[in-house]
Amino acid sequence: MNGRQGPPPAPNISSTPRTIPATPKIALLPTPSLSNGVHTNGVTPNAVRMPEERHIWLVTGPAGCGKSTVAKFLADTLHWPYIEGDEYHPQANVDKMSAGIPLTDADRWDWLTALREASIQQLDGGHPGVVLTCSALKRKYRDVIRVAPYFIPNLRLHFIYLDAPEELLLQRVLARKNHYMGANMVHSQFDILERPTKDEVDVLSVDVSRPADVVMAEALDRVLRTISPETEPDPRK
Ligand SMILES: Nc1ncnc2c1ncn2[C@@H]1O[C@H](COP(=O)(O)OP(=O)(O)O)[C@@H](O)[C@H]1O
Ligand SMILES: O=C(O)[C@H](O)[C@@H](O)[C@H](O)[C@H](O)COP(=O)(O)O
Repeated sequence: MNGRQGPPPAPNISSTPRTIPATPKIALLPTPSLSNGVHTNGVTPNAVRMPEERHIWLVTGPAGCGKSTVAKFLADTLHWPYIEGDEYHPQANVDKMSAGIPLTDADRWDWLTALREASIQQLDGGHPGVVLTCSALKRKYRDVIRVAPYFIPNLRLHFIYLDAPEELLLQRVLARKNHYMGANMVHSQFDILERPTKDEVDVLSVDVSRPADVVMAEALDRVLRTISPETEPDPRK
C-alpha cells in the first residue's frame, strides 16, 4: 500500500476468456412440495426466490507479499469494493508496529472482527462481492473471518494466500517506503505464520515470487474460475 515505488505494470489479461459477473441476480429455485407433502389441486406455491451467491475474497500473506497490489487490481477489475486491512488498525496498533513491536493475538481480535463487519456492510449495501486485504497469519485469524457467512445468506468466503519465501518479502519491504511496517517486522510475521493447510479448502495459493503482472493475471483467472458457475445461464429458467 503506502510507499510503493509506483504501481507494478498492469497484467496482460486480454486472453482472459471469462465474463466478469456484474450485479447480483435472483435465482429461481425449483418449486418445492409443501413440507407436509400436500399438493393443492395442482396449484403449487410460487417459486422460492433466493439471492444469488455473494463473495468475500480475502487476500492474505505476510507483509510485502503483494496483498494491496493484488487486491486493488481484483477490485478494480471486478468493480467490487476494496477494503484495505491496514486502514482498520486502531492507532495503538499502528504505533506499536511503527515502533517495530509485533502485535499480539489480543491486539488483533478487534481488528479482525472490524474487517469482517466492514465486508458484510459492503455486501449488505448491495455489492455482489468485496475484496479485502488482511495478513491473517494464523488459522484462528482466518477463522474469525470464516464466521461471516453466519450473517449473510449465500455468502461464499475465499482466501488467496500469496506465497513467497521470507528473504524475498524482506527485499520487497526494504524497498517499500513510508509504510509503518518496517522490514524488521517481516521476520516476526514468518515466526508466527501458519500457512493455510490442505483442509482449508476455501484457500487458493498463488506463488508470488513471479512478476506482479503474472501474479495479478493468475489471481484474476482463479477468481473468475471459482465464481463463474453462477454467471452461466441457469438451465432451469
Ligand atoms: N509480484 C511482485 N513482484 C515484485 N514486486 C511486487 C510484487 N507484488 C508487489 N510488489 C511490490 O512489493 C511491495 C509490497 O507490495 P504490497 O502490495 O504493498 O504488499 P502487502 O500489501 O502484502 O504488504 C510494493 O512495493 C509492491 O509494488
Ligand atoms: O502491508 C503490510 O506490511 C502488511 O499488510 C501489514 O501492514 C500487516 O501485516 C498488518 O496490517 C499488521 O498486522 P499483522 O501483524 O497481523 O500482519
